[in-house]
Amino acid sequence: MALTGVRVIELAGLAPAPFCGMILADFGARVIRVDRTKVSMTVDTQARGKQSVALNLKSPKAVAVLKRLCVQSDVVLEPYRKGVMEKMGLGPEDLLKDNPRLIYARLTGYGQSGSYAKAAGHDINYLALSGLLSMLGRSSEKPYAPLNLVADFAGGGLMCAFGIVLALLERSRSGQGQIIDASMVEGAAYVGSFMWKSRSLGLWNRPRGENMLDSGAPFYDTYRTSDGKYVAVGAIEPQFYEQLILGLGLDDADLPSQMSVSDWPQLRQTFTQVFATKTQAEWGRIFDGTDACVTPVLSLDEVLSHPHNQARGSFFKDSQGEISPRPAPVLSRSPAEACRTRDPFIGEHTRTVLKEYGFEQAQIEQLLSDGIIECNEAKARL
Ligand SMILES: C[C@H](CCC[C@H](C)C(=O)SCCNC(=O)CCNC(=O)[C@H](O)C(C)(C)COP(=O)(O)OP(=O)(O)OC[C@H]1O[C@@H](n2cnc3c(N)ncnc32)[C@H](O)[C@@H]1OP(=O)(O)O)[C@H]1CC[C@H]2[C@@H]3[C@H](O)C[C@@H]4C[C@H](O)CC[C@]4(C)[C@H]3C[C@H](O)[C@]12C
Repeated sequence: MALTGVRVIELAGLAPAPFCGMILADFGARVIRVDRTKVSMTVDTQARGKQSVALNLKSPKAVAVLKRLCVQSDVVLEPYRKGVMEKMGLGPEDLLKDNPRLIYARLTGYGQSGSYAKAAGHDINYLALSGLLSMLGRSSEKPYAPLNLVADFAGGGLMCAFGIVLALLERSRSGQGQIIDASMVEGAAYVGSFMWKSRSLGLWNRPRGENMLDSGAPFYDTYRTSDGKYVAVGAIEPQFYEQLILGLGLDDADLPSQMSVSDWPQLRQTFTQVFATKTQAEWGRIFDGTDACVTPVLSLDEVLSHPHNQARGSFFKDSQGEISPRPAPVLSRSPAEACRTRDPFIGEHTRTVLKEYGFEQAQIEQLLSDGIIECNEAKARL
């Protein structure tokens, strides 16, 4: 796989960093997650393919252990607010001194500088500061965050993984590591560059929820079907819109013009009434195979059995019977291979990893008895 041989130390975080680590593991990297000790359960639900080492980093001896792991690794990924790693003696200066080839990825909400750098926050806060949240929401409703997708994952974990791969590529020429300052505010905004760069097209010059792509246009929206499900309509171009009208059994001559914005509410009402007359499956039989840009709104469970997704293997069930999207994108010669066995227990691989990284048995036992590390391989055998 593309990242085979790359060794990553992921410090356990909440959601963005675990997603970044999962991406790297899916594409072949060896990802060792450093967990806290005395923690009963992990919140990392994106842990497939990772190993877990449990270290009490409040102890200088554990900091020394982590430093040794980082000397022999390519990437360290830290999910804490600004200054936390430095406080533990694990800042970039500490680690890059011992390993100048190390790629030090810092995934935060607000970045390593600025007045918010040390503030707590979550996806919605970063999305708000990015400017994008102000554009999300239906007309006359308050802005809403689309799950924690945009800042945590698109602008956070994924953007950080992108930065790590860029730094790995650059290191192949320079031989040097570097620091990645991945701010979720900036990552989210960068993902949303189109919103700024398309303003000249007049795409966003109306209030929130009244523009073509923000639920204002009736031909770019969702509609409830007679069985209580929904379909998504994205018939933007006139030639596709024409097929939508045909499929709905309407006559274009009886309708206002597609781009007559003042008539959009009336057009939406007409579409709402017509879509409510048939089930989602019935509309699928009418629109599948056409360019009307109409698709079923599938649930997280329904995606697995949809013929298109099935034909591509876009989703899979792991050994625990859990559905997951397959890694994207698909590389023709070195595709990702998502691990399908269970996630690691906290500390399951502490002993194995420390042995591999050169710690003697006696050292490991001493660290264990001093409470510096936790070894839970036994749990894995239960
Ligand atoms: C995980 C579910 C989904 C969450 C998504 C949510 C919407 C997000 O946006 S996540 C993104 C959060 N932001 C960032 O990641 C940006 C960068 N990080 C930060 O800004 C901060 O880390 C922080 C604000 C996220 C958290 O701040 P905090 O003060 O807690 O920590 P830091 O300042 O960063 O310092 C870290 C400290 O930890 C020490 N440390 C680190 N490693 C070790 C170690 N190995 N050993 C010892 N010590 C270690 C380090 O030294 C620092 O210590 P100091 O502070 O002393 O310096 C979640 C959605 C719902 C959640 C569940 C719900 O809330 C109920 C339960 C609540 C319960 O309290 C926890 C379990 C829950 C089940 C909870 C679980 C999950 O959080 C959820 C499922």
